[in-house]
Amino acid sequence: MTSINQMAAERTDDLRVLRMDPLPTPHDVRTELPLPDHLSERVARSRAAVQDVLRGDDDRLLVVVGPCSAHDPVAVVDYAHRLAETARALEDDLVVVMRVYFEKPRTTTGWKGLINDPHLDGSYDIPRGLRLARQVLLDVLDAGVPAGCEYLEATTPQYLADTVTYGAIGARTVESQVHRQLASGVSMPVGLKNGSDGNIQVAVDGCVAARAPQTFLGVDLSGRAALVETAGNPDCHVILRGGRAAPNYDAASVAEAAALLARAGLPEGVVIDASHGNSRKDHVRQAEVAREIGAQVAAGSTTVVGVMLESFLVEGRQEPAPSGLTYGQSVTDACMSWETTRTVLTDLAGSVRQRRGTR
Ligand SMILES: O=C[C@H](O)[C@H](O)COP(=O)(O)O
Ligand SMILES: C=C(OP(=O)(O)O)C(=O)O
Repeated sequence: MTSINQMAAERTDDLRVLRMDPLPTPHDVRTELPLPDHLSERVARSRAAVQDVLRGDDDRLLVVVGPCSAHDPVAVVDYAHRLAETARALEDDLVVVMRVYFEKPRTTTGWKGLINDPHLDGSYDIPRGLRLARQVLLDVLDAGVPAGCEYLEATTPQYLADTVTYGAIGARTVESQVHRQLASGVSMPVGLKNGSDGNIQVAVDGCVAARAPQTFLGVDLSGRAALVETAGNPDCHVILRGGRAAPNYDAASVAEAAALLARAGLPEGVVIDASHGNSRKDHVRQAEVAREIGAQVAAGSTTVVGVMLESFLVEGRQEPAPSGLTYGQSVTDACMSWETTRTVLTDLAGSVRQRRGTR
């Protein structure tokens, strides 16, 4: 590439690129860290269970719960073991997927997650981050709980997606064609969040685009640029996460979302995120929001098909740092403690049983 540049009279590119190193290919990373048969069966089974809930063929509630970001593999897998035990106890009422988020979209700047900066020190060891992320997903699955990830970089699904049960497109990227195309091709259900300003229509539009077949530029497993043609993803749905000005977990907002979905010819089921704009990032408020969502379910709402919760071992948050961190506490948004989470999950399971009684 440099030689092409040198032939030009005036250098016109790479004026601001300081570094460009090749990464291991998706094939390399998948070969080093293969998904064993017993875990691929777990992924397939859990995806089918989530699909059934989204399609109204299973009356349980989907719960996507776990840390805002996975910064410490040991604490994440510790959490996964605890969650697996609780999920088994509540499996008649809840389909539990653990949030295992490695890519953080930032409002401006900040730590962008374990893949981007696995040592949390600005060294941006992305090859290590990709391997670590895949290892964590395998360990979480092995602990007995399926995983959900937000997709941010267009190339990361090739490294990880075979291990993932639930995907999310965030509020900052839901209007991006690149992310909608990505959602149209991945093999698991994908939730698209309303915009960070609270606009629900952009998430509905995202679902329409991601449910449609798409053709676009991507990379293949060998890392080569590739023409990608997708079939469209019928399990794309809206996640209500509130907005800067107001929350949208209340029954009126849920009805508004259902009406927008119906107008677009889409199923009316929505997942509600109890965190972010719905809790104003206050983890104490998040448990209250979850209770109010549970009340809608208990009263018979079938539009609410799932809940998202931000939870870790220790409540609150801390600033990211390479060392000296409190074990099991979030380095991005504030999370509920494990103890509070167990209570919230038990209460949500009770709401599902009450909903059955209303039918
Ligand atoms: O979920 C995490 C955060 O809400 C998201 O990454 C944005 O965070 P920021 O506003 O602190 O950058
Ligand atoms: C970044 C997230 O949420 P949102 O896109 O709703 O801000 C998240 O769920 O981690």
